[in-house]
Amino acid sequence: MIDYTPLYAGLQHIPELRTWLATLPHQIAEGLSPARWGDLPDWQAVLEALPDITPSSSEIASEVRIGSAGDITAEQTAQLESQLHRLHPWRKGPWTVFDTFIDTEWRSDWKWDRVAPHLHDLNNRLVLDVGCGSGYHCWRQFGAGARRVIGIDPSAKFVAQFYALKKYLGLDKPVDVLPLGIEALPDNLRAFDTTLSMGVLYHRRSPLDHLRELRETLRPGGQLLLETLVIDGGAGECLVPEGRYAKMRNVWFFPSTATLESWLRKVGFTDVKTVDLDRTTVEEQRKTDWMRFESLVDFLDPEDHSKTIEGHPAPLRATLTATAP
Ligand SMILES: Nc1ncnc2c1ncn2[C@@H]1O[C@H](C[S@+](CC[C@H]([NH3+])C(=O)[O-])CC(=O)[O-])[C@@H](O)[C@H]1O
Repeated sequence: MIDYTPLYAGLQHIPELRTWLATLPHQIAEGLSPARWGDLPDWQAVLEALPDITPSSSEIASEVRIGSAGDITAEQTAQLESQLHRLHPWRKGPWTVFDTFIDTEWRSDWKWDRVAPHLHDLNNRLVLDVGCGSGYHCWRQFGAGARRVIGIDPSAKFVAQFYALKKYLGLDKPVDVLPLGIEALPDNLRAFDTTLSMGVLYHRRSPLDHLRELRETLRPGGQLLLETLVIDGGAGECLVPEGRYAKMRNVWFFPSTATLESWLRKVGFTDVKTVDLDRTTVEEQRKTDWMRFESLVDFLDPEDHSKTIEGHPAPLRATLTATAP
């Protein structure tokens, strides 16, 4: 469905990643297997039916904007929109694609504006984005100068969304999204200059193992940027909801920032800092034409937005940075 040969050719030139090539094609085939994803043939059909259009120019540094309205006919716009809608729900963005604005559930650009000032200069860096979804932030990382960006996400639909848009952003660009979870990465890669894990830790049953796996992706001195849901509270405090949190089932640990900082130090990171704290608003995460399911407003107590519908503290997201040993 997706041609990863340019990625494989690129990885040949990165000694720390070259050995991964022995297993990676097989892992990708498994991650995109129709046995696992029954709708995969539909997504493949979308990728094949997208109209061929060459954008006059694109922007990825300040936003993601592909081409302009003048590059496309009305008929092609209709074709493009109907195909992209078949990849619903579009969660992370927004994306301007010629004459079409993909108004995603999340204003991922707002998150980028919060985290980007805390990243070491990405110029010429090798970057890993763990749990990157459809790769919105991968493009922004590349726009900030990264030499290559690898995003990983186990959801094949998000991978299909990424390659639908990469068709127009440039199939030759060293930015890829692989259909893998972090547990699929080889141990002790020690390859990346910068690793980001945003919105993933609370989905991991063993958060300290997640932090250790993140550490192992980084070269000594490399930077981790970790963003996750936290609670207000002191050292040692952590919420482990017995049932759902904001209607999400697969959630485990919501530490205080002091607890999270201590976990990072415990697995060997240094220079651990909490650099941002932000309460998610219903303006940042909401239902749109491109994401028609429930969204944050439906996950909060209708009488009191400081609580989730289950009575837990409403989503508070912390960004931390740390250096790998
Ligand atoms: N084991 C795993 N390994 C890697 N990814 C995983 C795993 N399990 C789930 N995911 C993926 O992690 C992503 C979490 S969303 C954050 C997106 C982006 N980072 C954002 O910050 O906007 C959460 C949010 O909405 O904040 C999803 O795309 C999952 O498929």
